[in-house]
Amino acid sequence: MNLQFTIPGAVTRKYISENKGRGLFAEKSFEKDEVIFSERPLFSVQHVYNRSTAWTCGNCFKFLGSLNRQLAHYKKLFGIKDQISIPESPDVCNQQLNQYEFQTKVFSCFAKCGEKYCSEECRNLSFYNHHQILCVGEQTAENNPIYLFKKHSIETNELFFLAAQAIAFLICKVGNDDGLFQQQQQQQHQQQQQQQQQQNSTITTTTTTTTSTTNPSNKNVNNMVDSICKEFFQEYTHREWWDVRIDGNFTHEEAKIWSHESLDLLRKALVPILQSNPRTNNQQFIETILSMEFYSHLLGLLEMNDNSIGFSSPLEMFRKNLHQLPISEKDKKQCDKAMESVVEAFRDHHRGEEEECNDDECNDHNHTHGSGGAMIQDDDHDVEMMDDQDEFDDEEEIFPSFDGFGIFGLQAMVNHSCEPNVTVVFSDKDNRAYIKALRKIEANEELTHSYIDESEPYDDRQKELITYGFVCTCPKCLNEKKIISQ
Ligand SMILES: C[S@@+](CC[C@H](N)C(=O)[O-])C[C@H]1O[C@@H](n2cnc3c(N)ncnc32)[C@H](O)[C@@H]1O
Repeated sequence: MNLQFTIPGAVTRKYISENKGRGLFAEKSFEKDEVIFSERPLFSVQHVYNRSTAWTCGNCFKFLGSLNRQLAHYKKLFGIKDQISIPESPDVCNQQLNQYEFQTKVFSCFAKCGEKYCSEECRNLSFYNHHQILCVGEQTAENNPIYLFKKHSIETNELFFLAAQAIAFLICKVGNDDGLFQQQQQQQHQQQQQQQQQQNSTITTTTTTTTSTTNPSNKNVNNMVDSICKEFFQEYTHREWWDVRIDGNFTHEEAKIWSHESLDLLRKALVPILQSNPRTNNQQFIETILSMEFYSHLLGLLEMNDNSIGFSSPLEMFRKNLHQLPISEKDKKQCDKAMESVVEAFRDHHRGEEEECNDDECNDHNHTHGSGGAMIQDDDHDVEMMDDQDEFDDEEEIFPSFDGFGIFGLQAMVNHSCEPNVTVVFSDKDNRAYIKALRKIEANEELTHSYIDESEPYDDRQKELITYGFVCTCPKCLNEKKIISQ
């Protein structure tokens, strides 16, 4: 997986204590607002509830098409017939409009499953890394196990999607004739040569090398799987999922039952795929990555280390800023007209969502998952829903933001503080999370971000943090605890 926990000259991971584990430390001082590092997610998915209303790339999450293509997408979604579009080049100030305008092509998944991508590169990356295993194809039979697995995840908990992506990634790494495999082979080959030199024997070389090249589904694969799995599990905090679930809306027992159901479906879907490829048709491999021990710890690892990812729709930013743009009143009117019907449809949609939430006492697990670490947002956008959707003002969000979650290699090492010194900002432009200093940070200082809303009262904060398995002892908490106990 090529995990790295040091960026020379910027940050390094250090062990702190048994209680806190490891943390990430600055190697030099950073000024307020300075970017300390940035990274791409290892695995990431869009929240289920957000999939139809934020039309984004299935790999990098960039909003697809252009302002007008987004509008056309929503018009189709809501069955709106009008064809009015945003004027492509308002005469007065092209440049100003270009600030909001964007252009991506739209590529469909090779198997036409409905997934869309902003570039051929994104389509290939997604396919190569996991989608080839998890794609349901164009016409999915209702008894297709992948379809059933996805349906089950939607009905129970969407963390299963992220786990499936991680497992699919592993299968692709072992199953594809890729660099990792070759690297492993090379290493083994070198080791064998060294051993051979030591033993000063020429007998076994040819045989062993031939075996590892033509029959990878044996010791080679076992070693590789072992090293990939161990690397991931050694590097990140994990326990069985039902012991660390952060969402209080379901019970320990439910989490166990769902995990078993989910794994059964995944096994039905993946065992035939694994058996059909000589590289992955290896009993030990299959039994390892599709065992309950592996699955429950993988889910626990993802739950304890994932981050939310959110950023606004360019269409929403355009809508909010339209009236400040130095373009003619006529063009503004046409822009308003082009958006009008979709804005109304979204208002109804948001009202419906709000009512549904109230009816269910907001027990929707898919809606509420997004745990483990701080919210990743873009600079100028708050992804939280408004409290009262009936009172629309200038700040209301009409065109939904992208909302998802994922796991980031380095960020997962950043511990919590209620007085954080870094914040995380996701950029859809390059699919990277940027870790920025909230104040001046000295060399050797630990980087901390807030896993929760740190403006909440002391007791509420502790209640939330206990679900992450610790009591916070940051200066703010120690101070407030002292005041409360006086
Ligand atoms: C995202 S991981 C952070 C990296 C972790 N310390 C490690 O060694 O892998 C989150 C876990 O770190 C520990 N942790 C984070 N912040 C903490 C804090 N302020 N006090 C104690 N433990 C903390 C908790 O065990 C938590 O579940």
